[in-house]
Amino acid sequence: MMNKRGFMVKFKFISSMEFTFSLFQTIFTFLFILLIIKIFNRSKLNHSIPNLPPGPRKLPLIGNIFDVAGPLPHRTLGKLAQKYGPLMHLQLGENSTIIASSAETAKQVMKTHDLNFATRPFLLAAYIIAYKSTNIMFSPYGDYWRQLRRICNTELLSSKHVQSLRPIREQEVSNLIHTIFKQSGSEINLSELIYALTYGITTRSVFGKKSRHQDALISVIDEAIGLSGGFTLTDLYPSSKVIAFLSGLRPKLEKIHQRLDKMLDDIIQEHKTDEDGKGDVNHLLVDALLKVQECGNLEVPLTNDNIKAIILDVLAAGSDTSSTVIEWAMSEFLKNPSIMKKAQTEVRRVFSTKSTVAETDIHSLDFLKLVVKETLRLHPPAPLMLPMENREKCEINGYEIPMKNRVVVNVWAIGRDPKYWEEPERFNPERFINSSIDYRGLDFEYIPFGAGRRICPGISFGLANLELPLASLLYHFDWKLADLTMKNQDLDMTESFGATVKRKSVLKLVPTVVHPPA
Ligand code: HEM
Repeated sequence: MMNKRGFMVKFKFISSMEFTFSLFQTIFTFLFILLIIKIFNRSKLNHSIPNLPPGPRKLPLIGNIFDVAGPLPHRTLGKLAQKYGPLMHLQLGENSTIIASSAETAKQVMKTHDLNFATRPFLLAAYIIAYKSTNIMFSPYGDYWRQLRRICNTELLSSKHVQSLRPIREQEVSNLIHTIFKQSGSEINLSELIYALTYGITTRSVFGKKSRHQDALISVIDEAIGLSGGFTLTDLYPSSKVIAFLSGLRPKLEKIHQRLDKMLDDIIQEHKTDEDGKGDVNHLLVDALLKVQECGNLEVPLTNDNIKAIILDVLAAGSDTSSTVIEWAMSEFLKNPSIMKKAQTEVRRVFSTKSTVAETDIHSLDFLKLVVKETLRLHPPAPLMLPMENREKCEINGYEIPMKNRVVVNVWAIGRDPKYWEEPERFNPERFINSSIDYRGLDFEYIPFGAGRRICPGISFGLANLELPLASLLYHFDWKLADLTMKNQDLDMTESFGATVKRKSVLKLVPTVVHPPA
């Protein structure tokens, strides 16, 4: 039983809580009404633009947020485009957004108007986490970004530099093959092993050896990527200070940034003082950046923060993309055993006199290259690329695109467009035989790496990180689904949308050794 004093204290507490609550409610309601008026005025302004591309009806305040809500936005947008056309307008909160879903409209954006669309929208997460958006991905178009791209092309991600990192790839892949060998005949979670492999290759290519921070760094980067998609309330209503305050996003991002910054500082320091950690690679990615910084003849000097921002890009973009492709290629192999057999026959023939797959001979694997191309068509890791923004107003297909519009290109929908692809849903690597279609950004019906000025600078690195593992998995082992009751063609291919579009369920397989590792 509660005594009188206890009751009084409780009563006082409740009434002061109620008072605080009702005061908070009043302030909140007032601010909310202000916000509605502000956003409504803004959306009225947008509606006064005469000739936007077609799109679903916009609701006040939220516009089309509900039209794109759902677990797989690339598929939802693909369906909407079938109804509204290949150039579509959506109002996502405050952001006027154009969706390009055909090769022709993508070409308009990334070729005809490439210079105009070569910048990125402001995203709070990129600004706070990536050192004021000074990474390559979210840096606005200008001298600084152009300089970063030059450094990528000539130093950091050039084919020559990617080749010099070969010993790291070969060693990490050999470790993977030995791990699988030990578990031959039993069920393995191949997805997990592949993701660990590509993270290992990327972090070692940057820093040389496994750092004590590696696992924490990767999980914080994953957390950061989750908040960088441009769909947080703060990104949907960037002008609203109330939403920014109530969402609590800023302090959360600042915390993530501080943790990342501390780890990157430590790793770079460890790297500078530990010459032995470099192994037999004498020009790691961090060395390349430090060398560029030291040489001093740059238009815009590179600060230590800039270097950390670039390293974040490589770690974030360099790992999950390649592992996603390996995972989908293995899934398609399991679903299509005759295609797997053909790829295995090729790799076992080319390396018949060797005990392992050497990267120097990967170029002979013609069929495997077709498989990679077809996997990138059906399962592009970044199906909506990265958002772009136009700096000036322009016209596409007779529609007016106001300045500072967000533009999203639906690479996934383009890769499955029946106008360019026969039986588009079928996994058929042979469609690329005698075809000049290539992923270097000139054939707009096939742009898994994007196109134009902002095209992915990591194509060579990304492909190197996936071709050797794939060839090795095929060379050393035969593969079966772990669930023996399931028919191969019934393998679940459901996707999960995140930083990349991966399999929703992990790939559980049973390997049988054919060529034991040396
Ligand atoms: C299979 C592997 C990969 C795929 C499919 C892929 C795909 C893409 C796509 C679609 C874009 C957006 C292009 C655009 O906006 O036009 C992009 C941008 C980018 N990628 Fe990749 N990527 C891959 C691997 C890599 C790797 C390995 C790295 C670095 C080591 C990397 C670094 C970047 C960077 C820095 C950008 C931003 C470029 C800019 O804004 O200027 N990517 N990538």
